[in-house]
Amino acid sequence: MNVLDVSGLGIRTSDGRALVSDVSFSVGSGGRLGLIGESGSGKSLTALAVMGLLPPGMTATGSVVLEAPGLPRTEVIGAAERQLVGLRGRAAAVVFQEPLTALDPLMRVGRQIAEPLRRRRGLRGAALKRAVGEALDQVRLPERAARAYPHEISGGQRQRVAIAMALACEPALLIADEPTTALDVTVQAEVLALLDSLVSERAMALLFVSHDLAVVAGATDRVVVLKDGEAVESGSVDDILHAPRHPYTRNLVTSARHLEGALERTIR
Ligand SMILES: Nc1ncnc2c1ncn2[C@@H]1O[C@H](COP(=O)(O)OP(=O)(O)OP(=O)(O)O)[C@@H](O)[C@H]1O
Repeated sequence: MNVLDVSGLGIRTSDGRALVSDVSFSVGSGGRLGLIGESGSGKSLTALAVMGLLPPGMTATGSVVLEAPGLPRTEVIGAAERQLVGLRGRAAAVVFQEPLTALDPLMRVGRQIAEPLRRRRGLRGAALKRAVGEALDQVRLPERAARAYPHEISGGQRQRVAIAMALACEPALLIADEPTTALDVTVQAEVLALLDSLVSERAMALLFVSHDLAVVAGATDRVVVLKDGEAVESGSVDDILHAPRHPYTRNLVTSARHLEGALERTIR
């Protein structure tokens, strides 16, 4: 079953400027798809369109269908906000680049994780407290992290909290939009490994958005390459890395290899 089917997606500004044109892809249950492209290529807007969260004034055309167990198959484009609220968190949830955008600076971490659990799963009292503890444990944070405010924990820990919140309603699809770009390199690797194991354990579908080919290649098995709002190439990670067809993809691969080569020379 496809959890997400995007077909002929177009996104325009209110003055008619096309930002994304005719983008199509799908992600099956347990599948992992990467959206890659340089800054401004339309990756984030595509991810936001999937959630029905485009900025005001922008319009989407084409089709974005979400289908998750226990929920009605829904065409997101043109859906009423009421319908989308029911889907967000459960059919699909997002982890953004900057965890602070997802977190309330004035609320303790535990309460923030409790909120979706209370609202969507109807948990209260001791059951809610237990579920918060479990959610923290799943993202490898100690139970005492529940009492911290976001500014009292590190960037990597904050991203773990954002992941715990995204997973609280057991979404069928997790969208990770540059989830490690704001983190130190060593912390990046830990958060990527955590995402990898959580997605596998829950057989979730993953849509992973990044400008970093090496990161996308490690996190996904299929890739769509975006350039100026258009999909210029798509295929398995293996094909994209070893036999890129489009000159833009070849450039991405060459730059990633140069960087890798430079790093190896530095380490030696
Ligand atoms: N709110 C907005 N109003 C007008 N144009 C926008 C808005 N948000 C994004 N854009 C434009 O849409 C295009 C695609 O943006 P998008 O954020 O999807 O790119 P991206 O590939 O995710 O890049 P980045 O990695 O830098 O976020 C860019 O040209 C951007 O300037």
